Formats: sequence, C-alpha cells, structure tokens
Amino acid sequence: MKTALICGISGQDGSYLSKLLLTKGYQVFGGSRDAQMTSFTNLARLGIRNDVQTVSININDFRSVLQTLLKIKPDEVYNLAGQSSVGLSFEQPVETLESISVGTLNLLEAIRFSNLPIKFYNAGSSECFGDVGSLAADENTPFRPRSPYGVAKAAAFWQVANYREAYQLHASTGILFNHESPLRPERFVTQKIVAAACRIAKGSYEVLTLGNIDIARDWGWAPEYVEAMWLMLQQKQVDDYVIATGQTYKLRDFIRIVFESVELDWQNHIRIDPVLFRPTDIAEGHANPTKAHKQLGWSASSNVSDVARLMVKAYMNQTV
Ligand SMILES: C[C@H]1O[C@H](OP(=O)(O)OP(=O)(O)OC[C@H]2O[C@@H](n3cnc4c(=O)[nH]c(N)nc43)[C@H](O)[C@@H]2O)[C@@H](O)[C@@H](O)C1=O
Repeated sequence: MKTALICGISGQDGSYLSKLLLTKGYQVFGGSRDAQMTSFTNLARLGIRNDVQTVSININDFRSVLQTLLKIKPDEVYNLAGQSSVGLSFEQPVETLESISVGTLNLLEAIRFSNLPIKFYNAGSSECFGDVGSLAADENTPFRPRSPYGVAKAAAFWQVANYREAYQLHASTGILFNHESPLRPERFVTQKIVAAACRIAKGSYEVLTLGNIDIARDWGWAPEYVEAMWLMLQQKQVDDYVIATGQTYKLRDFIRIVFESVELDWQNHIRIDPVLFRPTDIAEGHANPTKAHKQLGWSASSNVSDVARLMVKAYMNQTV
C-alpha cells in the first residue's frame, strides 16, 4: 500500500486528490496547519473525513516538515498548501510569498535532507505566465507574473526545477489553469456568481457586484485536474506540465451560462464596481495542454458549460 502526504488537505484540490488516492488504495495523510482546530468540511462533503488521517504540519516551519516526513515516510508528497487567492495576494504579499515559496523550499529541503525516496508534486499556476495575449501558453512560455501570487508561484516553480536538477529529486510542478468545483469558496469568481445566481433564483433581491468581467480564462473541472497531479508522479521521466482544457471563455460567458441555467437574465442582476478591479490583472489566459495529453495521456473532459452547470446543480441541491 502506498502512502501519500497531502499538504493543504482542507482545500478544494486536497479534498478531491484525497478521494482519488483513496480509490487507488493509498493510505492518505492530510496535512493542515492545526489539524485539531480545522473542521475539514470539504473532506466531510466528499464523505471521506474518516478515511484520511489528518496531521498538523506548518510548511513554513522546517522542523515540523522534517519531523512529519520522518514519521510518515510517505511515497508521495503533494504540496497544495499556501495562500491560494490572487486577489488576496495584493493585500497580503508577504504571507503569500512566505507560504508559497518558503513553504515549497522547506518541503524540498526536508525531502533532500531526509534521504527518503519521496516523489514530490508542486502546485504551480498559470498566474506565472502573466499577460501573454492570445498566445496559448505551454511549458516553454516565459514567466512574467502580474501578481504577488504569480511571483511567489514562479519562485516555487524554479525552486522545484533546481532541486530536480541539482539533487535528482523526483519533483514536478503542474502549471494548472483555473479549475473549479462546488468546493470552491465564494472568494473565487465562479462560485461567487453561482451562489448569487442560485440565491436570486430562490427569491433573494440581492445584486451581484463584480469587478472586471471582460477578462477571459481557461476554466476546467477540478476533480479531473487532480488525476493529472497523480499521473505526474507515476512517470519515469520527471517533468513539469501545463494542465488546462485548451479553451478560453470570457467571464461574461460564464455569467450568462450560470444565469441561463437558473432561467434568469444576468444583465438584470449584476453591477460592476471598479473597487473590485485588481491593481494588475491578466486580461486573457490561453493554454496549450498538448504535452500533458501526449505524455500523461491526460486531457480535460468537461468544458466551461459543464463546469457552470455542475456547480449550479450542486449549489441548488445543497441549499434546498
Ligand atoms: C490559476 C489561478 O486561478 C485562480 O486565480 P484567479 O484567476 O485569480 O481566480 P478568481 O476566480 O479569483 O478570478 C478570476 C478572474 O475574475 C476576475 N473577477 C471579476 N470580478 C471578480 C470578483 O468579484 N471576484 C473575484 N475573485 N474575481 C473577479 C478577476 O479579476 C480575475 O481576472 C486561483 O485558483 C489561483 O490559485 C490560481 O492559481
């Protein structure tokens, strides 16, 4: 039986990845900063709260990381921890940089120091590319991040690449484009829209206030993306991969699809507030996930309409 340690177990990806690894017969340890004080509601929603052994680990504390690795001796470590909101990173740049870059470095250094044959997955991000216009970014596209979050993820990406070359670690970064699910908090725009549209459909008189709705993104379905994470660690040839659907849509389109699926006209229910615009943003995100398709045999099955409808369905069922 293989053992996996997932750092950042309480988030969307940590929960779906746990479920996937459990179905593959893994023993799953889930790391969280203070496991005794965390409610792990996402694990509970997926019905796997009692199947995951939770442990307290602060990846910003080298001692805590090393001790956890020596105790659990995992075959695979997944780093999904750290501040995950691009918007919040403008308000908390130091916490963002520390939790992402220093946290990743601590994990790499502890793996190296422990001498254990651990395979390491690092959660990278398309935010690293910045604004590349209509160019579909792949693994060779240079990074030019436009947010503290993107800068931190870029630093972590190069740390992983350096440890792979310098110390022959089996360490990969998945450069994931936006991926959504019912486990997304409302801090992210897709769930903010879904939640508001569903509440309005049920009689709420609220107005949905948004920032820049002219942006465009490649939105995929999170449960499919965790499969790509696992596949990366099963490869003999260690590498980094862009994970995305390969299709880009305007946020306006996502809003329209969501409101249409609850039989409302979106134009009657939203307001734009420039306060919600980011100091710098990415106008369009385009991806070329060909390498993942060719080498991992992975490709996205759900498109943006599937994502929107599945999220609406889940929200409606949950609150009925
Ligand atoms: C790949 C990347 O994907 C995610 O980061 P994100 O793209 O920043 O996601 P988001 O849902 O916060 O914003 C998407 C876009 O939507 C615009 N937008 C308009 N109005 C609102 C609004 O009201 N709220 C929010 N949050 N965004 C808004 C906002 O300005 C931005 O252009 C994370 O998973 C991250 O961890 C990650 O790695």
